Amino acid sequence: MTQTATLTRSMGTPRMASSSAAPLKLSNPSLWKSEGGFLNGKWTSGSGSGSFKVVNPGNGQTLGSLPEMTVEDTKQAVNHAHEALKTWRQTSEYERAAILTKIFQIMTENSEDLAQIITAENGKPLADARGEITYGASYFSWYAGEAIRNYGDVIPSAVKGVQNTTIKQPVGVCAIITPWNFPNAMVTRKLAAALAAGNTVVLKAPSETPYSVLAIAEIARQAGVPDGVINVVVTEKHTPDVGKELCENPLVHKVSFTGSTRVGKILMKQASSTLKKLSFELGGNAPFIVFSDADIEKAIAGVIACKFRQSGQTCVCANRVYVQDEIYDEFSEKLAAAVRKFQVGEGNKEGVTHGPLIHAAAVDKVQSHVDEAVSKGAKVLVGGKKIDIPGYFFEPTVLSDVNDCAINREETFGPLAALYRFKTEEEVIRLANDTEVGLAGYFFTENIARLHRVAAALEVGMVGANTGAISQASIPFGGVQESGFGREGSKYGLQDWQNIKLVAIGGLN
Ligand SMILES: NC(=O)c1ccc[n+]([C@@H]2O[C@H](COP(=O)([O-])OP(=O)(O)OC[C@H]3O[C@@H](n4cnc5c(N)ncnc54)[C@H](O)[C@@H]3O)[C@@H](O)[C@H]2O)c1
Ligand SMILES: O=CCCC(=O)O
Repeated sequence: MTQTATLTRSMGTPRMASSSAAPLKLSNPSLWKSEGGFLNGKWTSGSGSGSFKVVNPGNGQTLGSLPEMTVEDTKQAVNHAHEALKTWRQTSEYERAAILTKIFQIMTENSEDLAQIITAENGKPLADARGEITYGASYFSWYAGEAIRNYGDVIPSAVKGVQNTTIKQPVGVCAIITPWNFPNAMVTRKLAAALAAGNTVVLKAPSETPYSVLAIAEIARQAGVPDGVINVVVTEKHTPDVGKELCENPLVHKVSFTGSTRVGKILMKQASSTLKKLSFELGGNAPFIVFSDADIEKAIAGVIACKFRQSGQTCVCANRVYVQDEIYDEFSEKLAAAVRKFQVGEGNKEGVTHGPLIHAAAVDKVQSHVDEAVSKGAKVLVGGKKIDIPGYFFEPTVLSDVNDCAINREETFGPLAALYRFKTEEEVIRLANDTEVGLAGYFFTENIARLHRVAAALEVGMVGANTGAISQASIPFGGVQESGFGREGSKYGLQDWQNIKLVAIGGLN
């Protein structure tokens, strides 16, 4: 691939944004966008100065650099979205469904390239990246279907001669802020619903994985999404200021955020100034309970799928694994043996099952959780140390006999399975719920009465009973308590992007 230096013009300031046109061997190089952000249908480096590097966490090398866009660019993006809303909101549900279907088709046709981009900037193994594209694209086909089932109501009236009806309308300009751990699917889960409902959007891409977001914008452009309906701002340095602008700009009517609880709290405060509609998908601290009546082999497969997905960097990953006394020793030995078989390495290498963490700070956090737990009596059954090779790697780790420590309270967001011993159902429900967050919870049991009891008792938004994998477009994804609010995906997801309007029609008698 040839190196190019692209002259981009934005807001009157010509600037050199120098990066490789496509450092990956993509079949469709048009999906590698190196100019910068996307405003009103045009690629732009924005009005700022300087650039930020995007690093491949699997080898520590710079993948590319993108220009730092600014608050001024964000204001422009909002203005474009506001203008575009006037016509986009008037399109019919059938027209929007056709465009979403087209996006689904183009994403599917380009799935291998999109997966390569994810693996390069996020590090996950290619097989997982391919799975993410299938999952991410499925939100477009799902919401193409939901768009054309955008029913209103006719509501019985207490007053003669009045008919109460409701219609559902777009919220308006929506800000979308997403994390790096699922660079594609965290965007599509929001974007597909936003567009289906007739909104226009400004996306603030994560600085770790912006290329996946830019590729989605390019695909949407190719699918016929009109200029200004989708705008993308890229920045690292100005992230807090850009976030503040999105939360405070009066032309923005909704902020949809996926990320940490810490940042969610900042955004909620900022958005209170203009009372925006909010949907927050925040951090978790999922309990994973294995009762002595569980099928142990299935429970081990479940915990591996759940805990070690994306090397533990998934919001719905198990963080605390509670195993009942009678099966504890057998379970922990078998889990450790299974984890020893993982192949850790760069995501694009054949045979690799688990990739790197996103950056050095993530590795340090896992190490600190391990060290603290060990200092309080935990035993390392496998792993326990960072791996000293280029990139950001940590050994897949299983700790047994974990006591009260930071893991109980904070998500590790890394490949660390912390095993706790429990005796009774009552005790484990109390331990599982002893946290401020409530995103997902899992348990394995072959007892049907217990299955219903425990599912009802866990204080979370999503329960996996006898499964460690819950995510798909058709389910209502979201949490309770400090894991946020709102639901994405499913038949409920569209309404988070809509206002319900009453139309009471009088004089009918
Ligand atoms: N509930 C869910 O669906 C879900 C899904 C994925 C990740 N997460 C959570 O996300 C976290 C990991 O992702 P992360 O480290 O990228 O989270 P993060 O909160 O640091 O960042 C998320 C996004 O917010 C941006 N951001 C950071 N500070 C900001 C600010 N002051 N104003 C505006 N935007 C800001 C980042 O650039 C990124 O785009 C974990 O806590 C994980 O559980 C939750
Ligand atoms: O990281 C959180 C989201 C992953 C998922 O949608 O399953």
